Amino acid sequence: MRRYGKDSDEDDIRVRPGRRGSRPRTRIRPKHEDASEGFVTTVDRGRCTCLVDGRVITAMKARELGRKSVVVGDQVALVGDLSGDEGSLARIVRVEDRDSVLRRTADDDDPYERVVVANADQMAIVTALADPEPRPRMIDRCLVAAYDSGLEPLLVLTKSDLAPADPLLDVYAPLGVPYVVTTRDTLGSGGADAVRERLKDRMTVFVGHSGVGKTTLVNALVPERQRATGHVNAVTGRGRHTTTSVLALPLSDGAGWVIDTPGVRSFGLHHVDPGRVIKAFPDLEPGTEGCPRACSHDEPDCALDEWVAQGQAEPARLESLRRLLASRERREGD
Ligand SMILES: Nc1nc2c(ncn2[C@@H]2O[C@H](COP(=O)(O)OP(=O)(O)OP(=O)(O)O)[C@@H](O)[C@H]2O)c(=O)[nH]1
Ligand SMILES: [Zn+2]
Repeated sequence: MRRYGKDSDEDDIRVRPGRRGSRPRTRIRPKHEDASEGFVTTVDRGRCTCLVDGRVITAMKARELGRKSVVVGDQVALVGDLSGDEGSLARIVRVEDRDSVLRRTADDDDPYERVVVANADQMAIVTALADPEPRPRMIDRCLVAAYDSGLEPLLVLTKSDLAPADPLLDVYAPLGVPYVVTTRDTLGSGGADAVRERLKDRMTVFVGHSGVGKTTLVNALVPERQRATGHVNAVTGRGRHTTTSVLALPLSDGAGWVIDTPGVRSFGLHHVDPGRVIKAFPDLEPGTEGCPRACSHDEPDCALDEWVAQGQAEPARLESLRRLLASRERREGD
């Protein structure tokens, strides 16, 4: 047994060559049975903030993880200094299997799609009813990303003091997306409860473009967060300098997580398979059996037209499905 430096966790075992000459080395993965479980709340320039037994600690990826990414929402195993003391640094030696991943579009000069959040189970799509005007196409793209990732969508319609919610709700009624309607002036006095109720025991990613009132809403849901500006926050370990990265915030009653995604403006959808999106349409899915192979579900031979003509599903459902699938095409302004 040979060790490669004190930072290495990989014991490299050389297996005695067999009759046919050298056999490949067997890498024994360390078990790290003494590792502690943690939950990643932020990642900032390679430093991860993790919650371990209620302590906020800073950690970095162990070399053995190679290129595997560690993202907000990950459940990880940690070793090393887990004291959380000033200047202490632990090592993440394992990333547990993820229940879900949400990807965003890469920056223009970056050919890869990046995982933004792991293990979320709900996506709150925050849209103002006015100022700025709702952007249904943006909502559609968020819905596609949610369905593709297996997250349940929730529409959060803000600024209801400025415009009624009905016209927008009518558009989304065929999809059966749950929704809550909010207004700033009541958020502090019970108005946030309807939202909180939806977040209970869930890990919810909040998405929404600039100006829709997402910050106002998240601050009402997680009042501790406001203290994060100015000095390092005791709950999140985050200081003012990192206000543009994804951040998991615990709801004050300990039941659920809010994941804020500042700066995440759009999602990478070109990898999205219609076959996965249609899983969110159990009334339409069986109708695709008669479809040609790799059907886009928006072509002349698509069997869904016949399925709907037979009365097996509502025409509005098929229309909504097709609108969502079409929103995958990137357009200016997305
Ligand atoms: N009329 C009205 N204004 C609101 C409401 N909610 C938020 N606002 C205002 O809308 C503006 C934008 O709110 P923010 O919470 O900063 O919005 P945001 O989505 O976080 O936007 P960025 O900070 O730009 O990402 C602020 O001036 C808020 O006071 C509301 O319910 N009604
Ligand atoms: Zn089809």
